[in-house]
Amino acid sequence: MSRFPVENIRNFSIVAHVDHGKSTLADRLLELTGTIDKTKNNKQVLDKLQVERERGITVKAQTASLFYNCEGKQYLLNLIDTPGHVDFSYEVSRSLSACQGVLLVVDANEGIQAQTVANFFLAFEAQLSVIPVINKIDLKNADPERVENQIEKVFLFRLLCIKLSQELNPKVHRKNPLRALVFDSTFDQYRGVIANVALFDGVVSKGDKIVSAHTQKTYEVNEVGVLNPNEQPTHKLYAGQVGYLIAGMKDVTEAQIGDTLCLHKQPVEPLPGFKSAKPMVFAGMYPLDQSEYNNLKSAIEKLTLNDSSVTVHRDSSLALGAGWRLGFLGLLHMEVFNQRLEQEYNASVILTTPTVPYKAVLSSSKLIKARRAVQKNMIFIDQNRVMLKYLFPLNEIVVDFYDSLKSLSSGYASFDYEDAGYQTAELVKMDILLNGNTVEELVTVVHKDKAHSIGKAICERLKDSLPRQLFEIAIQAAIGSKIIARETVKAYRKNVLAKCYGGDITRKMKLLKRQAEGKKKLRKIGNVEVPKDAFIKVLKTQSSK
Ligand SMILES: Nc1nc2c(ncn2[C@@H]2O[C@H](COP(=O)(O)OP(=O)(O)OP(=O)(O)O)[C@@H](O)[C@H]2O)c(=O)[nH]1
Repeated sequence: MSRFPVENIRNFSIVAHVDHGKSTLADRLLELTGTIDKTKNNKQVLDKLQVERERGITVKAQTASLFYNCEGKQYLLNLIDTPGHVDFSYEVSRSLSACQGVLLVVDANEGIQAQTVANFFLAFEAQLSVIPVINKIDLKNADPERVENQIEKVFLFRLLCIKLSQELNPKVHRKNPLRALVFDSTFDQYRGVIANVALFDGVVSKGDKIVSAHTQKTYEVNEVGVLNPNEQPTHKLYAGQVGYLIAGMKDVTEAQIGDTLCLHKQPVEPLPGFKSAKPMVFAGMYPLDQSEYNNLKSAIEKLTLNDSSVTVHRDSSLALGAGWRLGFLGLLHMEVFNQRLEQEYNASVILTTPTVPYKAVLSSSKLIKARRAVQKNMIFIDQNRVMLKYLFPLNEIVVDFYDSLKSLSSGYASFDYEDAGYQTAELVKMDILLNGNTVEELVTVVHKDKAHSIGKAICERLKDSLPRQLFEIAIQAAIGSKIIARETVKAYRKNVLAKCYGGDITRKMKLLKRQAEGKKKLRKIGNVEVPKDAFIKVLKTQSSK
C-alpha cells in the first residue's frame, strides 16, 4: 500500500436518487479498472445482501478499492456505493466522512428528484467536491440537455462555490500518530468485529497495539486490508486510505460506529464521529417463542452493529412477553431490518404496529390543538417540475402517504422528509375494554377524527379472534369514559366431552385435564380469558394494514 502516495488516492462515493443507476455505474468502474472480469453477469456486484438482491435496491453502503493506471501513474480509487432510498440516508452521510468527492448520478429520463437534492446538500455540507454524472442517456425518452439545464439551475450557484480545480486527494499526514475513523462495521462469527476504517493520520500495521477512544480498551491488530471488492489483506494501511481492520473485538458493544482508533501510547484527539440517527418510526419486536429471547437479543445486537441507525430499548408486554422497542428511519427500513433478521440470523419475530413518538401534556381534559399539513414553500425546477414543501404530522405520512402520492401522480412525484420537531395536535388515548376492563396491550394514541373508525376496526378484529366463553363478552373502544365502538361475543360453553361416547372415565379425565392446561396459556382480563394468539392476530393485522 506504500506505493500509493496521498496525491494518487481518490476516495469518493456514488450518490443519487433511488434507482438512478449508482450500483450499475459502480459495476462498470469495477470492470474498467479490472477489479472484476467483464461478464454479462456483473449486475449490482456490490449489492451483496440477500435482501438487496431480492428487492433490487441497495440498503448498505459498500466499499471497494480499485487500482487504476493513468498516464503512467498508478492510482488507488476507493469507491463507496450508497443506497438511494431516503430510509437509508444515514448510510450515505456516514460514507461521505471517508470521502473527498462524490459522483452525483442523475437519470437522463427522470431528471433531478428529491434524493438528488438531499444527497447534493449532504455532500455540499461535508465540503466535498461534487461531479455530476448524467446516465441512462440511451433510453428513448432521455433528455440529457434538459437534465443538464436542471442541474445548472438547481445547483449552479453551489457548484460555483466548489472549485472543481481544487485538489481532490485527501488532506492527511502520514508522519502523525495514527488516527482512524470507524465508519462501518460487520460481525463475523469466527473473527469478531470487522471494522471499516478511513485513515486520517499515520499508519496501521498487522501486530500494532491500538486503543479505542470510545472504550479505552487495547487490542492487537490481527489483520488489515482493502476491499477489492472482497477482503484482501495488505499488512499495512496508510493515511488517506480506506480499508478494513480486525483486532479481536468479540463483543459487539466494543465496536462503535464513529469511534476513533489510535496507537497504544500515542493518544490523539478523537475525530468528531457521527450525529446519531433520529428514528422516525417505532415498533415493538418480540420473539415468536420466549425461549428464543437470548438468540434474538444476540441477533439484534449483531445486526444493529451493521445498521447503526436502529435504536433499541428493552420493553415488555403482558401478551407478548419480553422484547424491545425499536426505532427505524422509515417503514421500508423497518421491513428490511425484519427481513435481514430472518434471512441472515434465522430469527422469527412478531413486529407490532408502527407508532411515532408523541409528547403528551396530561391535563384533566387533555385537549390539544389539531394540525393539518401546512404549505411552507414552492419552487419551480423547470417547466414540468415543482418542488413543494409542507409541514405534516408524522403519523399522517408514515403508513401509506408515499404509496398514495405515487399512485395519484402515476409514479412521477417523489418524496423526501425530515423531522420538523414536535407540534401540538388533537390526539386522544384510546382504550380497548373487555367487559369493562382495559386491555393494556391494545391502548393506542390516535387522532381524534380517526378514533371512531380505528376503534371499530380493532373491536371487529378482536371479536373474530376471541373464543366464545360461558358468558357474553362486551368488546368496547373508549376515549376516557366515552364508549365509541362496541362488539359482542355471544356466550357459549365448550363441551370437551361432547365427542366422548361411552363411559371410559380415564379418557374423560384426560380431556378435562388438557382443557385445564390450555386455560393456563390464557391471560385473564377481568373475568374474560384471552388466548395469546388473539393479541398477536389483532396486533399483526394492524401492522400489516
Ligand atoms: N437503459 C439504462 N438502464 C440503466 C442504466 N444505468 C442503470 N440502469 C438500470 O436502472 C436500474 C436501476 O439501476 P441501479 O444501478 O440498481 O440503481 P441504484 O441507483 O443503484 O439503485 P438503489 O441503490 O436501489 O437506489 C437497473 O435496472 C439498471 O439496469 C443506463 O445507463 N441505461
